[in-house]
Amino acid sequence: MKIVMGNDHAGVEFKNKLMEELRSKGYEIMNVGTDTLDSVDYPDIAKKVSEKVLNGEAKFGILICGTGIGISIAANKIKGIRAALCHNEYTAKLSRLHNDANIIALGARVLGEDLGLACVEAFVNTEFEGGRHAKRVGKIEL
Ligand SMILES: O=C(CO)[C@H](O)[C@H](O)[C@H](O)COP(=O)(O)O
Repeated sequence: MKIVMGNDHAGVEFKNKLMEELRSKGYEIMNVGTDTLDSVDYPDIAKKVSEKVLNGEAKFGILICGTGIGISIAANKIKGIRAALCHNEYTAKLSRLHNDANIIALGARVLGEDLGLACVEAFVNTEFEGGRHAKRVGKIEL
């Protein structure tokens, strides 16, 4: 499965750990985030990841900033993106089941790396349930 990851300066270490774990599990990871601690602006990263999800280069996106808040707000301004800010496996799973989220956003200053990985695995391994949720997701479209 192809996944695109992006992060600002607050998420470099968190991204690296997650990327290493995901690659070791066989996921194909594209990294479009920053790799240094020099300050960058999360909306630019949200845009890069969103473009790769929307053009089909990746099935899902992972966005990481300090809290996950700014980067998820930015991504959700882009048509076709449903970015879910998740803090545990339950919200990660439900964001796929009910909301058909195509990007998971995580806070590197909020979550431990193990919990971050558990969230990502719950996210990418859950299918959208459709049914009543499809009508609701349709009403979200920008
Ligand atoms: O946008 C955010 C908060 O909603 C992210 O957590 C950013 O990573 C954070 O604002 C960056 O803060 P910094 O003081 O510039 O490192």
